[in-house]
Amino acid sequence: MNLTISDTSVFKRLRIVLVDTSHPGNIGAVARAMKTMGFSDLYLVNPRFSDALTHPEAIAFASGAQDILSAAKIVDKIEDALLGCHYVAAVSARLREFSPPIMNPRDFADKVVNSNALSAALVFGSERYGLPNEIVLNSNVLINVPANPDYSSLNLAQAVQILVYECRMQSLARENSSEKFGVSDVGFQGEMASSEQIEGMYNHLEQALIEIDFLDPENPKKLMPRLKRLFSRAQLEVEEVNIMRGISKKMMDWKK
Ligand SMILES: C[S@@+](CC[C@H](N)C(=O)[O-])C[C@H]1O[C@@H](n2cnc3c(N)ncnc32)[C@H](O)[C@@H]1O
Repeated sequence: MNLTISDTSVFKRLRIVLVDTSHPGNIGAVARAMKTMGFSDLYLVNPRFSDALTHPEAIAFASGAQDILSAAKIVDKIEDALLGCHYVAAVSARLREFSPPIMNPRDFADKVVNSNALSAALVFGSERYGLPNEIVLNSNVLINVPANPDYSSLNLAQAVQILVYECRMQSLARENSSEKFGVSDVGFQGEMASSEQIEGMYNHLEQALIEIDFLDPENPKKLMPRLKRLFSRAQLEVEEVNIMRGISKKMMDWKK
């Protein structure tokens, strides 16, 4: 079945981000996994080899997906890879004490495919160390593939393949149901806040909490991670971020 690729289609709204990847062969295999499922937006954050996209191993493993490699972008910082994304999903084999809500790949696909206004990023960790805690904490959700608990670490490209396959399947199911039932786009009420806007809100709120002596910068405990976890469950819209920033500003003005 051929999928119609509209501007709001998940194929244009989902970005794959690879952090600190060591093996160029894995990058090529990721490009292949993406292309087989119809995805093309690939970012590499600080790969081990600066020529990762033209490395012979990357090209060999990409097989016919070299166009995805050629169009991929290399950046130094995760923030640059997430520009323009509203919804960030950290993908990890490891569950942590402090993390955003946990989702499986199928539920993630359901959410992203059926939310037309959402530009999402799936962020994958390095082969040896996985994802840093800080990236996980700043994400909206943590995606875990519920694999064999005794041997749960998939190869990087296989993990990508599972996620993009689920998104394609969900997209096919949606196409089918809209053909059958004439279901139109459901959409959000307001414009979704981007990751930069949410990050700005966290910084503002943190400053305000310090200002009113609620947060001790010398002994912050887990206040900000807990607040981030709270907000990550809420799917903030731009208007809501602005309200939170307005409250933070007022708190700081009062303290002066
Ligand atoms: C080889 S794994 C890294 C394993 C690493 N030792 C760790 O502790 O996370 C490379 C990447 O694939 C993804 N991955 C592998 N297995 C996964 C699983 N069961 N669930 C979710 N992501 C997984 C994650 O993004 C991970 O960072």
